[in-house]
Amino acid sequence: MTVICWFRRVLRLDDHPALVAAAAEGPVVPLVILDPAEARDHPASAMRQALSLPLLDQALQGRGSRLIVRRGSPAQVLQAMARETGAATVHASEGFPFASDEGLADAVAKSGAVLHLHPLADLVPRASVLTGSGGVYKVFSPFWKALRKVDIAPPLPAPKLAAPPDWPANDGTDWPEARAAMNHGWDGVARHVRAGEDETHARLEEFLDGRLPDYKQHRDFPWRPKATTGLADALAVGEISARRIWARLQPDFQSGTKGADHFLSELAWREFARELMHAFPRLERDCWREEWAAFPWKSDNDDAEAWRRGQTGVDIVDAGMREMFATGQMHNRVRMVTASYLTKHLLTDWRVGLDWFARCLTDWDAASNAMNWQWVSGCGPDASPFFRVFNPDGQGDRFDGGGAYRDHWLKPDAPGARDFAAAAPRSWGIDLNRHAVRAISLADGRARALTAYQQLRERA
Ligand SMILES: Cc1cc2nc3c(=O)[nH]c(=O)nc-3n(C[C@H](O)[C@H](O)[C@H](O)COP(=O)(O)OP(=O)(O)OC[C@H]3O[C@@H](n4cnc5c(N)ncnc54)[C@H](O)[C@@H]3O)c2cc1C
Repeated sequence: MTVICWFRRVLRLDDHPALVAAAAEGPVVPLVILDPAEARDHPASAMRQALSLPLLDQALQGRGSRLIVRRGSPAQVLQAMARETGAATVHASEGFPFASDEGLADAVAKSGAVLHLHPLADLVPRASVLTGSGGVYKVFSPFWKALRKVDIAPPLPAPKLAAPPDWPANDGTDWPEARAAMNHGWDGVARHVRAGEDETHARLEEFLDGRLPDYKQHRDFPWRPKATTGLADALAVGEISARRIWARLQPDFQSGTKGADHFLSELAWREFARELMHAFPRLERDCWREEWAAFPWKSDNDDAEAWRRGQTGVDIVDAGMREMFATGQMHNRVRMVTASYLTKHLLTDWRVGLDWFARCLTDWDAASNAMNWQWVSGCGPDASPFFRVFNPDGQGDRFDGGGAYRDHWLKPDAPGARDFAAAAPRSWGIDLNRHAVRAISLADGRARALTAYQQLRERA
């Protein structure tokens, strides 16, 4: 009997537990649902998924199958698809950490079918790496130490797929709501995307072909070409599994190749974020440390708007914000600096920044985004201490010494600045020749942040 496999954010054939389970039951209808609400809240991430779909369809066709795409809310589409195909079973991955599964099983049951949810192929099942007393690790180092000792399950090979007797109707891979939400930024951002499962594996191989040994030394420099893998967007839309990357790195890890240990520890940060969010589902909205609820962060404000538009007058911050708007990506070091500037110098609530990143990043990942924002702003479990305020000018000089990164995004004739101006909405009135005036000096911003922190400590 026909079975539905809803791909969700697992846009691959390799190491796909839901697909393996579906294929073992009978002919599979591979399904993707384009949800207008998702496109509205996370347009760059939706766009990133949309770019992957034609390639997923190609890969399926290469195996005698094809991709069926439907637009609408997941519960309604699943119900309709189960009825149309007569499928008794729907297999899918769990929505965590991106989406809720609430109501889905009931919707499917109304069509007489059963929904089976499978865990994502992360390194470990959630809540399986715990402290001696059975709690979640709140500090990364001991978590990493424990994770290294665990046997990580091997990735699953892509299954053989049988086609159903009839294919249901297909809405096609265009996602108009995502296109509308991206406005005229779509084409510019799309130029920076390397989509598809094959392409992702090729990217990993390129990285392993000589760049791994320098990973630790080079990864903090935003203008170092290809110092990092650039795989976060592929992981976020599921073109590759963390388990597959882990398995591929094992020969280097076991033989002590320089860089391998550090690289896998970064992958472990992604896992750590998931553990934290699983234990504390409100990680995107509430401070992990309760006392921080009283911190006097400002809600959204004009300075935050200038931050979003890359118009703060602080070069490394503006460069980073422009990079993210024009390409859907931002270098990790620059993410830390821009986030620190917003939450400390501009004393603005970390959730204002989190929401903007969640709209603009092609690698948006609910858990990684939330953990890192809480880390930078000091309210997370294993957070950078609030009193360590990054000096953005100093960070720029240290990690972009020659200024090439900043010039690329700020000099009026530079390609990056022009791409940014082309992507920005007209209402922003971007004038590349105008250098914005800082809302507050770095010294005053730092002093204001530290005073607020001191008051919080006195109240606690
Ligand atoms: C404020 C802020 C927000 C962030 N938001 C996101 C987000 O929405 N999605 C996201 O994937 N990453 C996020 N990060 C983490 C990090 O910036 C990106 O994962 C990294 O830039 C990806 O580049 P890469 O793939 O070349 O990484 P590489 O250096 O090649 O690392 C390999 C993989 O390890 C993981 N990783 C590396 N660093 C981190 C980290 N600090 N936290 C979690 N995982 C990590 C990623 O999956 C990455 O692809 C955020 C960081 C900050 C400071």
